[in-house]
Amino acid sequence: MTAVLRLTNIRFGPVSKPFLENINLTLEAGHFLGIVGPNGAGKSTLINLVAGLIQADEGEVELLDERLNRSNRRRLLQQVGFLHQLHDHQPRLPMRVRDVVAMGLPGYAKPWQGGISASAISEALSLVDMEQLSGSDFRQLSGGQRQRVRLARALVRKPKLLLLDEPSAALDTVRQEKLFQLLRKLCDDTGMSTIMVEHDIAAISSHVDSVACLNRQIHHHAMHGENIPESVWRDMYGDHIQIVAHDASCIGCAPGHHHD
Ligand SMILES: Nc1ncnc2c1ncn2[C@@H]1O[C@H](COP(=O)(O)OP(=O)(O)OP(=O)(O)O)[C@@H](O)[C@H]1O
Repeated sequence: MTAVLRLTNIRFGPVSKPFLENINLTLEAGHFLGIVGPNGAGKSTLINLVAGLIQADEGEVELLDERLNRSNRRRLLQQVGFLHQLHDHQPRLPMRVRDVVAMGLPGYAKPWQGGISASAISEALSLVDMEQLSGSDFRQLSGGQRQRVRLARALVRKPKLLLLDEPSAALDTVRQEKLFQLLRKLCDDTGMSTIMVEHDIAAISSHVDSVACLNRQIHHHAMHGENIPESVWRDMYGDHIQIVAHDASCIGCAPGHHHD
């Protein structure tokens, strides 16, 4: 099966104190991967590396079986959709929702060459239940609505790989669950692969195929339904955490008491 993404021995940051090290990961078509880890663990850094925004200091990034380099970068990254961690910057001027989504199309920068497909925009907006607000001013939407429009912008190019950095941050519980269900369905129906950074493992565990526990390195890569050992949580979050059972196949952690 084609590997959509292969990371081999990635290091990012100084050798003496890397932000990421020994990262090895292979993602096949249709795989939905969750990444969890404490603040500052390197989750966004890893996503930015795959999105081609930063370059590894050591190791290889392969997308769709090609090693990412300067000459193929633009072509390969057209196959990648990216929803950044939420920085809710607003456009200065009025901008219609459908124009925000159009920015995700590869032809957006050169509209005179065509490539802006109204049907692709409507399809992406309907996936996130926002088609009815297609003509509205993006700035007048709620934070959660704007986040769904950004998701449509990441989906509009029908990416082979979708990268999401805490996509549920602005969403209510029902919308969060709908988002995870939508991503699961897209992975199953279209073969799109997804990497999603999220803090709440209990919320994602029933939807994803696997969870990578990251803190500078991948401490554990758990397949669906596999219990993550307590030692992994303690390695990642420190000894002063309390292990909480959610159900038989998923345990998480909560702040514990510090006794010194
Ligand atoms: N280019 C860089 N220069 C200096 N420090 C960097 C650089 N890139 C990443 N870091 C550091 O790497 C660490 C990981 O940051 P990152 O934003 O990836 O963490 P995160 O797991 O996404 O955190 P959060 O859950 O808080 O969003 C941080 O301490 C950050 O300051």
